[in-house]
Amino acid sequence: MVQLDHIGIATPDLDTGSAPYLALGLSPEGPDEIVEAQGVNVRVFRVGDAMVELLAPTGPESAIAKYLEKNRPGLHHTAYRVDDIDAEIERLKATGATFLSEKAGAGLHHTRVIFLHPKWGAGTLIELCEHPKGQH
Ligand SMILES: CC[C@H](C(=O)O)C(=O)SCCNC(=O)CCNC(=O)[C@H](O)C(C)(C)COP(=O)(O)OP(=O)(O)OC[C@H]1O[C@@H](n2cnc3c(N)ncnc32)[C@H](O)[C@@H]1OP(=O)(O)O
Ligand SMILES: [Co+2]
Repeated sequence: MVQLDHIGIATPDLDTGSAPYLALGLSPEGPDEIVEAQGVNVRVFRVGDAMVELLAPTGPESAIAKYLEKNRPGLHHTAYRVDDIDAEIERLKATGATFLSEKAGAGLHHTRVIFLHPKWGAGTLIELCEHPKGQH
């Protein structure tokens, strides 16, 4: 079953990006985490069973840095939790879905993640993520 896992928000720096969520009464869940594979420094606010995932670039090569060169900060992607990401990739590939990588890679909190092309997502960058068994 697919569930909304998080919404990814691009921000030049985590403190600026955090302001509205703190004002809404949310608080960061755990310490900030750098995910080298994606070149991002991440701060998470849990909202019910989903999360707000703030993403700040760790350097010019980061996908978020490149995004911010062309777009204003704000909503960057939506992510959906799947039970078996490899099976979901094969299922979607059979329907003609276009992925941005061949296989799932390292995401936040020891997840495995993959991204679908924004054109397939009707304009939205969509991420699939699989949490380690028993964690979400
Ligand atoms: C810590 C990991 C964390 C997790 O949840 O575990 C993350 O979520 S990490 C998030 C950051 N990583 C990524 O976004 C990886 C996937 N992204 C990419 O591979 C690129 O950003 C890509 C391919 C989406 C865009 O690459 P690039 O910037 O080099 O290409 P363009 O700027 O030329 O864009 C091509 C085309 O796509 C549209 N686009 C780009 N970014 C987005 C977006 N975030 N949402 C919607 N559409 C997007 C862009 O407008 C271009 O469209 P076109 O019609 O061709 O002008
Ligand atoms: Co994400």
